[in-house]
Parts: sequence; C-alpha cells; structure tokens
Amino acid sequence: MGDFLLKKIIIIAGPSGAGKTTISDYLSEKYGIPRVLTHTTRPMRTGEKQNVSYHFETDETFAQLHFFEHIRYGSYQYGSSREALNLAWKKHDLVSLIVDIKGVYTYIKQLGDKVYFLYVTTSTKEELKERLLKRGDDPEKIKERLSGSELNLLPEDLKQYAHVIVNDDLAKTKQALDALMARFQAKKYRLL
Ligand SMILES: Nc1ncnc2c1ncn2[C@@H]1O[C@H](COP(=O)(O)OP(=O)(O)OP(=O)(O)O)[C@@H](O)[C@H]1O
Ligand SMILES: Nc1nc2c(ncn2[C@@H]2O[C@H](COP(=O)(O)O)[C@@H](O)[C@H]2O)c(=O)[nH]1
Repeated sequence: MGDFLLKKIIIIAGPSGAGKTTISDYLSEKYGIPRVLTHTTRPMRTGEKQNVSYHFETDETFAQLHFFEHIRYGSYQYGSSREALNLAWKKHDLVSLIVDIKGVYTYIKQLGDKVYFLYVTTSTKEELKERLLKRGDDPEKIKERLSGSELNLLPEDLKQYAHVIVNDDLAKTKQALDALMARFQAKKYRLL
C-alpha cells in the first residue's frame, strides 16, 4: 500500500459554480491527481456520467451504503466513503475530493494534517449566478444554492486551514495551481 505517512488529500469546497470540479479536473488531467468520487441522489446534469462525475444513486441504494460522512444539500443526499479514499490512496499519494463545508469539518477533524484544504470562490455572487445560468441550472435552485448555508461561505474557524483561490480568471487559477503543485513536489507532500 505504500507509506501511509505520505498519503494526503486535497479537500475542495466553495460555493456552487465557483469552479471546484474544474479545478479538480485540472489537477487530474495535468498532475494525475485523481478525484475520489462521492455518491449522490441528485439527477445527472447534461454532460455528467455515471461513475465518472459521481456514483449516482437512488434513495434506496444510497440508504444501503456506508459513509464516512454524508449530508443533505437542497433536495438531495451526498456522501463519501472511507473505502473509496483508501482505494485511491493505494495507487496515489495525493488525491482530491469535493465536499460542502460540513464535509470539510469532518475531514479535518478525522484526518488532521493529511488534509490540504482548498477553498474556491469568486469575487462576486453575480459571477456564480451567471455561470450556473449558463450551465442550465433552474433559476429557483440557483437562488437556493446562492443563499443561506447552501452558499458554502468560509466560516471564521476554518480560515486558519484554508488556502483560498479566487477563481475569477481560469488562466490565473491554473497558474496558482501550478505554483501550488511545484511547492508540493518541493516539499514532498509536507502540505501544511
Ligand atoms: N474561472 C472561470 N471563469 C469562467 N467560467 C468558469 C471558471 N471556472 C469554472 N467555470 C465554469 O463555471 C461552471 C461551474 O464550474 P464547476 O462545475 O467547476 O463549479 P463547481 O464549483 O464544481 O459547481 P457545483 O458545486 O455547482 O457543482 C462550469 O461551466 C465551468 O466551466
Ligand atoms: N459533505 C459532502 N458534500 C458533498 C459530497 N459530494 C458533493 N458534495 C457537495 O454537495 C454540494 C452540491 O454538489 P453538486 O454536485 O450538486 O453541485 C457541493 O457543495 C459539493 O461540494 C459528499 O460526499 N459529502
């Protein structure tokens, strides 16, 4: 299984539309850092694929699974498993995972300094709204996602752990990620 001490996880969180999936895809494509897939009961969006974007579940199949942590977000359930993480760590020292803010608390509490927390956001809420409209999200759902706890703002007590990326300009974000990866390699995964 390799040296467990080397195993690290980049936990990505932030508002809907901020670019968490885009960033995770970039890390995967450019640096071979796989995303640990999570499970959800929400319907697939255009372009998403079963067992590539998520493990898409029904309420019945979701209820049968054993989760490390799980949440209800909007009308749907989401959950991540320790088994999937361990499986990914068998092949890779560094992996990524996308969760909401509640999930971030769980991962930091349970995995401590194995976690590198990337908080992704934009300068304005309008930018998020525009991206979600362009993606074809329902305007009512967008309203819900961009208010209250669904907005996934960075709480005060998580700021000490967060490495913030303001993803307004994708080219600049990629430069910031490249710099981050260079630091990782230099430090040989001593992330925090
Ligand atoms: N810097 C950027 N500038 C413009 N559009 C972007 C940028 N980053 C991502 N996008 C686009 O915004 C949309 C949302 O991005 P993405 O799916 O990565 O967000 P997300 O944070 O994973 O959202 P969600 O939590 O809703 O799944 C996508 O269409 C993506 O191509
Ligand atoms: N705590 C968890 N949060 C998760 C998980 N999988 C996804 N998410 C978060 O849910 C919302 C909505 O996701 P979307 O794909 O419908 O836009 C978003 O904040 C994700 O980060 C999980 O297993 N656990």
